[in-house]
Amino acid sequence: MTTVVISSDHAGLALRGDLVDHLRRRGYTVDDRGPATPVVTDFPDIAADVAHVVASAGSEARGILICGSGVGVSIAANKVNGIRAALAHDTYSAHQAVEHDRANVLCLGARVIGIALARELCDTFLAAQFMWEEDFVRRVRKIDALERQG
Ligand SMILES: O=C(CO)[C@H](O)[C@H](O)[C@H](O)COP(=O)(O)O
Repeated sequence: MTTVVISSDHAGLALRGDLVDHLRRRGYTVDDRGPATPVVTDFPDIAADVAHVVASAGSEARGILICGSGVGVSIAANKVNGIRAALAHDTYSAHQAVEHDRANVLCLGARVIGIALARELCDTFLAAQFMWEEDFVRRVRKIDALERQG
């Protein structure tokens, strides 16, 4: 089963705790990268940490990043080569991001959505698989090319 690498800044601490428990109950191996206490945490730091772990794990891992809005962590995580981070607050986007765009990190805003929706978004994102269709493969390759161009 997929390993889930998760972290949050201070704004996402409580939601992260709930999601870690939820995903473990679902049978996922969860690598909870902290922080353990509500210390003020800069979102680029936690985004970089999760992004590097996911990028080096290849297709074996998926990441979940939580900040207040979800925007900051998505901007930061997408700076790391091999990361396709998707900010998704609706279930269609949570699975389509994986199926079409091969997203490997889900970004959530703890100050935007509630626990029940966040759980559902995680379940949906983690259950989704990339669809190896010609159009989708070509587009992901174009994203890879943009990454190489810098
Ligand atoms: O939402 C965020 C970035 O998009 C982060 O959670 C930031 O921490 C937030 O913008 C700042 O919130 P703070 O609690 O006032 O530091």
